[in-house]
Amino acid sequence: MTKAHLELTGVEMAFDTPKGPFVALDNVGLKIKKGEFVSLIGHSGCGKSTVLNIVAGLLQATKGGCVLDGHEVNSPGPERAVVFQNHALMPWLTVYENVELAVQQVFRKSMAKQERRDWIHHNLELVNMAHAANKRPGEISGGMAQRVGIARALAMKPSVLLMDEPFGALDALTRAHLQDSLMDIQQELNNTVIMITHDVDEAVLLSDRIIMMTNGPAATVGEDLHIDLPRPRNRVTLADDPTYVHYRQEVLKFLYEKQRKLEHIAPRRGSQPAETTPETNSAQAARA
Ligand SMILES: Nc1ncnc2c1ncn2[C@@H]1O[C@H](COP(=O)(O)OP(=O)(O)OP(=O)(O)O)[C@@H](O)[C@H]1O
Repeated sequence: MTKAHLELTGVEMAFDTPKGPFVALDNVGLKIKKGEFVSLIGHSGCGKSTVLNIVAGLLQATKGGCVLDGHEVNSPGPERAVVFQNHALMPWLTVYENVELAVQQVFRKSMAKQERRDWIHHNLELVNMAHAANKRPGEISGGMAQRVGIARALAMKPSVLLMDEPFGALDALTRAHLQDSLMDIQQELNNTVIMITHDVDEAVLLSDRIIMMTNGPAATVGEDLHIDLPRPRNRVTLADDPTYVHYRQEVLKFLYEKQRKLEHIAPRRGSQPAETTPETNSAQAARA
């Protein structure tokens, strides 16, 4: 068997709270191969960001831990780039300078000045943002800023790309465009990707595996679904593909039958049930 590129073993995460320790994660185990695209899905508050932050080295597990290429992860590192939902660009720097900042941090010693310049442009071109290199974040749209965030992460040549709902705040068309770009880039670079999403279609379309997490507290890996669909993937043709539909249903079943959030389903006094019903719009139901 090939050695795991990234491995989480027996991860427990307990947060100190005024009411005592709150166990968010319990015994989370996960082995990820180099170049795998893995999505984490689960109801709000189940611990997805906590898992990602442990892999990023931003949080230290209470028990167990994360090993990347044989080295224990206990602090952030440039080989694990993080893309957040709100892209977190420096507002006073141009698009070019935002990417430059990351490139300087990683390659100041190993790349000559001109080589760094070309590399920054190459990454902006990858996400179709070279034309806006001299603009500031306030002068570009949310989708464009998110593309810069992705370029900045990729420019660090990370072996692992960690994405926390990277497209969550975008409109549907921009999201679809960025999902397609991400699939192309990942095919080309073979980065390992761990992405948190609430969108079932996004998870099935992009992933090699979908890790479905149980509800917290003490959340863990509930199911590990392998998405065996050939690449490159096309969202239009896949929409009617029986295998795609099957995977989609497996995830929906997990979220809405096996891990149904009871407090969302119980009708509140004097109000309608808050949970979606089978009659509701399927696009709505697909947003966990
Ligand atoms: N620093 C903290 N102190 C106390 N509790 C925390 C802390 N960080 C997270 N938690 C709790 O741990 C649980 C998991 O949080 P986490 O943010 O990982 O969930 P999530 O699945 O990413 O949620 P969402 O989908 O809403 O972003 C939640 O109950 C949260 O309230």
